[in-house]
Amino acid sequence: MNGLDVVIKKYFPGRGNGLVAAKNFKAYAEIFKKIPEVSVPESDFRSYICANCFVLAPTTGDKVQPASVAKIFSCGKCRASYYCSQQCQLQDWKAYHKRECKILASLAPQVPPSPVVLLMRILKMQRENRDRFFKSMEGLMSHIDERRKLDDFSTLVLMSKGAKEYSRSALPFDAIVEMLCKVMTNSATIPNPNYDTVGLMFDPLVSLVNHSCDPNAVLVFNKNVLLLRAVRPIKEGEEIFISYTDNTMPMPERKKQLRTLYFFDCHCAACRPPEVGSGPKADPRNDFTCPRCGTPFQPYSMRSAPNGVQIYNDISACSSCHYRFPDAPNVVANLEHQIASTGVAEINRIANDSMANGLVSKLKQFHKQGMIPLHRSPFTESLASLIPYYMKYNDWSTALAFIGIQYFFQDEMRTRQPEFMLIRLAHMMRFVVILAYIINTGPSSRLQQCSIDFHECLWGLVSELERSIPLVYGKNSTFEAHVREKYKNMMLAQMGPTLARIHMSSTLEQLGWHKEMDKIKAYAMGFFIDSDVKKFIATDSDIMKFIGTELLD
Ligand SMILES: C[S@@+](CC[C@H](N)C(=O)[O-])C[C@H]1O[C@@H](n2cnc3c(N)ncnc32)[C@H](O)[C@@H]1O
Repeated sequence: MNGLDVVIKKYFPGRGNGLVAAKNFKAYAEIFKKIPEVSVPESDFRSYICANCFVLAPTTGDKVQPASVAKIFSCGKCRASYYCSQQCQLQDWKAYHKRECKILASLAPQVPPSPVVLLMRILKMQRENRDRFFKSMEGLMSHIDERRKLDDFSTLVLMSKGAKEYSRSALPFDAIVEMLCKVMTNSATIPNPNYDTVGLMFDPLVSLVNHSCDPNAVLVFNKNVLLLRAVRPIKEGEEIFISYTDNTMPMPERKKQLRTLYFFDCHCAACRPPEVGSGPKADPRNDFTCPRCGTPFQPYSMRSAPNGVQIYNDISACSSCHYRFPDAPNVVANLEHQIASTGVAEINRIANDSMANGLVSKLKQFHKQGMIPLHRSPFTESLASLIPYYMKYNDWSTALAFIGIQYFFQDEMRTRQPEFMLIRLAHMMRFVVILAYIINTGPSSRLQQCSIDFHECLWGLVSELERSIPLVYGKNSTFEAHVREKYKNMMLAQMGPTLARIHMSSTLEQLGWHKEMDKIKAYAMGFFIDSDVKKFIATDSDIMKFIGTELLD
């Protein structure tokens, strides 16, 4: 399970070392699986996962919990590390906890940030002379020179001081700071099925995988085992890439994140400016659209001013129908400015309905204007904030309208491999919860007019989840078990045995699932554009108008 026989380390000018495939991999094939050298729970999630095997315990986010989730208990001394069994507690005690327990107890109720705990463990391995591990760390990038110039470098110095003190490492301080910089550059977050970051892991082999915004592989976790999986065929000798960011974001946002967190400019095919005349389907993640004819236009053709500053080329009219855009000449800069001022970040701190309503009306206004596609920011981030808000306050009908937009008009369109968009699976689970609550509490009068069979929709979504999860996580993952217990049992209980039996013996086509889901799609569209639900029929051309751009090939 060490992965070394199927990948080869290779140097690539401009991006350093990377991993290439040592054999052909089919789409969806496992490239390798391994337990990372070091992994630690994220401070906020310590009481929700086993610190040794990372099995999930109930989280408080959703109100519906599986019947049999792992029962975890805390270490009696520090009360900061949790375990699912005495065996896990013993293993962790021997491996790390006997040295960390006193430190964690003395800091309680605070817990050091996860990179510090990770570094403490690495320093401990160094004290134990784990030469192989340290050799593999030697050549990794730290970007220490770039980090020194940043305001928050002093925080890294403080964190290194803490780690040195706690681990009693004899390494020179500068070496420890550099090691922390390596941890920051090379560690990966561990998400749970709801896509919360529950842990941080570091593994010198996995660290070698470089980034692409159109990756050929994805990194997933099943408890404490990481799995590198091909998302399309990879030929022997081809470099393996994962995405370090949410690769469904538009290019400037991806670029900004990669520069800030990883200190490089991405030049992958998805980041290169489109060739002149490359046609309207270049990359829907980036495009704005002509409000008159719907032709996408690339806002990111940049040119360098004489002082070296990158500026947008003026885009004043649609290349297809020659409609002059409002606010020309620099329509893109104007739109970016409007996007930045929607106050999307504020929504995370929503205190009342008027803020939520304010954001929704701003989004509707943007949509009416017709230049920003729905699957682009600010729509994506706004819905990500609004949906939990409406769920929290039990406004399930509004939550359904927005999860419908997210599911039908954003997630499906933002990536070439929607089934490998891990956050889409988390969104589907949320969709299931919203449907379950609507079944329990009854639909609003507006929703009643749509005569949707909610049981049907619920059944199909859970079936889709069951089909998608093994594609990504492999068979018998904890994620699959989680869905089976939490969602399937909930669904079966809601349907009762007779209805459940009918559903189990039919395909989704036979049941007419897609037709029912189309009703939710129409409801979501109608809700968003304030159309009369009764009259509203979502034809293909309505949908195209609503989306504002063309689908991916
Ligand atoms: C996790 S490491 C990947 C391994 C790294 N190439 C090495 O030699 O150690 C991340 C760093 O690799 C570099 N990198 C990764 N993907 C890149 C890309 N597509 N283009 C340029 N540099 C990249 C960046 O410097 C980034 O901070």
